Formats: sequence, C-alpha cells, structure tokens
Amino acid sequence: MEALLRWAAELGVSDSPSAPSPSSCLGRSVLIADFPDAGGRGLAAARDLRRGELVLRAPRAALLTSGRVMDDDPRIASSVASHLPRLSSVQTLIICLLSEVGKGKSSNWYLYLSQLPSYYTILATFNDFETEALQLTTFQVDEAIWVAQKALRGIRSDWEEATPLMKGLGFKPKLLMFKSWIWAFATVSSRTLHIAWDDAGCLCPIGDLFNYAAPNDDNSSTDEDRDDMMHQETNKMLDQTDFDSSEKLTDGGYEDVNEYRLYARKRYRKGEQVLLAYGTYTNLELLEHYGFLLGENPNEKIYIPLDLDLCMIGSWPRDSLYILPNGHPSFALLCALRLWTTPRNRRKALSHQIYSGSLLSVENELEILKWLVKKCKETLQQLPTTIEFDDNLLVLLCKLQNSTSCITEMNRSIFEQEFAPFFRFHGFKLDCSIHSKLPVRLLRSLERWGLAVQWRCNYKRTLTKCIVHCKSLVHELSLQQNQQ
Ligand SMILES: C[S@@+](CC[C@H](N)C(=O)[O-])C[C@H]1O[C@@H](n2cnc3c(N)ncnc32)[C@H](O)[C@@H]1O
Repeated sequence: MEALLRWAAELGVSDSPSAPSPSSCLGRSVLIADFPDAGGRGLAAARDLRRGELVLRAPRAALLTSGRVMDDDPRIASSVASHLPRLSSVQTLIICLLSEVGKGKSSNWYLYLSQLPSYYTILATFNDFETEALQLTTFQVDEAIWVAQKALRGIRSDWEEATPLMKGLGFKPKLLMFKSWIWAFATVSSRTLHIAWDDAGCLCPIGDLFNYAAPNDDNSSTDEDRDDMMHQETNKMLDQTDFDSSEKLTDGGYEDVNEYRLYARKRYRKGEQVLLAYGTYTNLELLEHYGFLLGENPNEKIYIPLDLDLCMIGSWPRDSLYILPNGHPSFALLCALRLWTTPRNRRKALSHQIYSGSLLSVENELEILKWLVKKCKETLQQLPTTIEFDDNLLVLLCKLQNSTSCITEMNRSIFEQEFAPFFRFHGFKLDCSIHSKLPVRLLRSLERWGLAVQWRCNYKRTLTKCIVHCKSLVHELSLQQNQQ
C-alpha cells in the first residue's frame, strides 16, 4: 500500500489543495483505515474535517480510463476501433482493464491493479443457491431473481461479443474466461467515478477507496454542519478573499481544473470514516451494482404483491407503490388504495381529493389500513422462514466465516436442513474429521448467502413495521370514530 501511495503522489493525487509529499498522497486530510462494519478498507479523517472541505483530488493523468489505456497502447485502440460501434463503453473499459492486468508488472497501473479486490459479491456473481436464498414466493423476491438473472445474461452476452477481440489481442487463456470478465465487470460497476467524456466512467486510484453512505443520511446535519455552511455562504456573499475555494457542499466530480475533486459532505471528527454517496439506491440496487447492502437504508423500497387492477388504477407507476423503510406506505400507494377502495361511481367526484393526498373518510382509511395489515401478514406467511430464523442463521453464517473449526459450529447449530443443500450444491462432503476452516470457494459462497439472508430479513422487518404502523393508526382512528 505504501508503494501505491507513493506512486499516486507522483501522479499528483493529493488529499490537500497543495502538492502531495513525495512519500504519500495521503495523511493531511484522510488516511487508509479498516472499518469492519462499514465497508472494510476505507478512508478515515486524518484530522477534524469541515463540511465541504476538499478531501481528495486526482489529476486526469491519474485516472484509468479506456481513452488513457488506448492512448498508451495503439494495438488495443485499433482493435477496439475496428469493433465499434458494436462495443459499448463498459465493454471497452473492461477490455482495457483486462489487458492491463495481463501485462502484469509491466503495466503502468500495476500498483493500483494489485490492490483491487480479488473477488466481488455483486448480484451477478450469485449462484442459484445464493439467488434462491433471497426467497422466491413474493413479487419483490421474484423481482430480485429476475434482476439477478437479467444482469447475468447481459454480462455473459457482452463477454461473448468481446471474446474474439480479446483473443485477437493475444489475451492469456485465464483472462479470456467468463470469471475474469465478471471480475472486471464488477470492478467497473462498483469502483468507477462519473466523467462527462466516457459513459463507463473512470477508475480513480485512492479515490475509489471511499466507502458509501446513503445520500440523505446527512439530512440530519448538525448545528456545526449548518455553521460550516453559513460560514461558506457568508464568505461567498462578501466575496472574501480568504474564502477557501477548496470548500464545496457536494461529494465531488471532475472539474474545469482538469482534475477529479472529492469533498467532505459533512463534518468529520479525526478517525471517523469519510464516506461518499455514490447515488440513491435501494438495497437490491446496492447489491446489484456494489455487492453490499445497508442495515438501515433510507432509500429502501419494499414491494408487496398487488392485484393488477390496483396497479393499474390512477396514474401512479407500479414502482411508486411501495412501503418505506419505516413501514409507512408510499404516498402513491396510499392514494392508489384510497381510490381503489372508493366505489366506482364516486371515484371521479373524489379524484381531486385523492390525488392531493387527503384522507377521504375514517371508514375508507380504516378499510385500507386493515387491507395493508392483511396483505403484509399474508406476504410474511408465504415466505419459507421467519425473521428470528433468518437472524439466527445470519449469526451462524458469520461465525462459520470466521471459525477455524466449522464442524464444531455446525454440530452446535439447528440449521442442518439449511446446510445439507448448501454442501450438496457445492459437491462438498462435510467430513466429521474436518476441524478446520472451509475451503475459500465455500467461504465466499457463505458471504453471498449471508447477503441474501440479510436482504430477505430486512424485507420482512419492513413488512412487520408496516403492520405495526397500520395497526396503531387503526387504533387511533377507531378511538376517534367512537368519540364521534
Ligand atoms: C469504491 S469501493 C470502496 C473501497 C473498498 N472498501 C475497498 O476496500 O476497496 C466500493 C466497495 O466497497 C464496499 N462498500 C462500500 N461502502 C460500503 C458499506 N457502507 N457497507 C459495506 N460495504 C461497503 C462494497 O464492497 C463496494 O462495492
């Protein structure tokens, strides 16, 4: 890592507005650190940071883009040119990335490439067992499977299309394998930053070490954050010369100054992890693009099976009919339910009231709340396991990943029925004499299985919250009704 930090400093990557020291590009604003519960390797504040302060800048020369690789390697450039416009920008970047990997130590990017993860957990890497662990029966779960399969089909056909070109470039057999393509795809999917001149984005050494926090997490800005913003706004208004132009209120981007700049989006104390908001994602989308999910995701959307006529009613798109992470139905779902439960001959007259989000009558509201309770309960009952079961399974999966004696853990567990198909799927015979760690291949599968269980568990938790929320509203409204 030290060599990488030195190399990046030589390229002009710096965590301060001034030039980096020759020995490391970090140390003045951020430092590499481990955050086991929030993304693993990440960047920590090297000192107290103000909201909007510059935390990293990387000049264009330090960005790995397909344009850059092709400028340095005319053979790839002419090969790609002869396949355009059939190749997408992502396929092109993947080919460039794999070609650099194939060069080994002679690649200009060797130090960067050698610290990339050796495997990923994005949805496209899930095998059938892991995908099924998301659980099949409801609309949302079917949707998850569908997303996973669609993603994988797309990636496979991209690979098939690009294979003749890669063969023509003399790629080593290992790099021609689908496994390598998936690895490169996941690298691009989970690590690129947006740039205006290439849809595939760029890989930014050091800049891609920032872990993620959901964007509206910082809505809860503190008084200190607000002070920082006031300070910046006042300075701007007064056009004060001491205004530090490195202060910004966004996460960052590629700027006119010909470098990528990243900013602290809130105040950080020394040692705290500095996080970026890569975008607004549900947990399924995080899993699809980045291979992780959040225990508390403010942007999560939970879908329940809805009758077709309810989905079609009004002008609300199907994807706006969901349950929020706090268990409340979305505005559109609430409105759609109010319209749906209104007798047909009254719908037109009441539509103005319904579209504005107003409650129609206590009776109507009670009907839809009770309907929601019933629907959530039915959905939960259809799922093969309960939250408690999933929670316990998660604890065991976590233990197994860290245990040096898997057989002891297994013997103590009540999950034999769950593990038999897992070992069968992997063609692995659990020998009672194995008092050691599981093979790496199985440990990785356990990790993905764990993500699937975490996802379905969050789904069930939100349904449960919805039941509690609706029941408490039913209680309140019934009291009101009785008082009238
Ligand atoms: C841009 S990289 C961040 C650096 C990465 N941790 C590393 O060691 O290279 C993005 C990846 O980090 C992990 N990650 C980022 N934020 C996370 C979070 N809040 N929780 C869990 N994993 C996270 C995911 O694996 C994601 O695909």
